[in-house]
Amino acid sequence: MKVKFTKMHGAGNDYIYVDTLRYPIADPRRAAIEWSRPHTGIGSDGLVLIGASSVADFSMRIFNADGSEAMMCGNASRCIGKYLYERGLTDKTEIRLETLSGVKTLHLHVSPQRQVDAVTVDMGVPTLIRRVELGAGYPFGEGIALSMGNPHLVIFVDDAESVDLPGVGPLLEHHPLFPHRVNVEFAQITGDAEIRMRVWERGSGITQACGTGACATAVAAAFTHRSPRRSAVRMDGGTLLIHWSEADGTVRMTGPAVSVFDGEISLPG
Ligand SMILES: N[C@H](CCC[C@H](N)C(=O)O)C(=O)O
Repeated sequence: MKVKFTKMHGAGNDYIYVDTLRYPIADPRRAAIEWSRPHTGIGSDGLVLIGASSVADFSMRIFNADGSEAMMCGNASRCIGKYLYERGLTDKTEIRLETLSGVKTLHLHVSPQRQVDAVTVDMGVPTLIRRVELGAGYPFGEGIALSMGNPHLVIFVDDAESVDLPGVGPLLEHHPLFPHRVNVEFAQITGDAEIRMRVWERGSGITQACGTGACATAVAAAFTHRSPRRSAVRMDGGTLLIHWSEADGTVRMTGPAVSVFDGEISLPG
């Protein structure tokens, strides 16, 4: 059976998107693994399933390239907003999206030509913000851990470019402090409200950007008084604007969403 998909990216963090209202995926874990492969598959950071919801307008599920399912994906949520509006699945410019870490609200920025090139997402309230000691045997002494619905470890460094991501990423992704593994961000303060960040994602490795990771980075920087509560997080694939609201504690993330191509592929097996 052939499945139609759309390849999209948010600041270079690229996923395969399938509308499961039309193309149900029985084994998304296996599909994510096989389709994410660069040479024998489509090539992506993972697989995103768009579906129905009984509590919101639509739902999303996100599977990393290793097949692990995540609670939330910031870059994908913006792309879903673009997908739903531009393909006529909704005419709303404020969309409620059910995720495994609760219902998120997408605010679409629509051009006069009815194109959605940017979206602001209410990412919810960060929780479990804490300083952690990484202990002996690790290349860094401490970091700020927190949850954006999914787990993050933010490590502040003097020079983000010099971090050996392939060398230290896997080690920290599997740190015993995080029984479900963790997404690891390396952050360098580059200005009053500017942060350079590189990421090793749980289940996908190095990605060009991480939406929840950018939120975690901005929150950790504000929490440690390294930056104000509004900041720009510059990653390899692009920059996201983050605001950790003083009023209600919600994190709002604004950034791009790009549709690359449509295709079709056979289900695995
Ligand atoms: N690797 C993440 C899921 C994708 C999150 C990221 N791509 C984003 O944009 O938030 C995890 O396992 O929690």
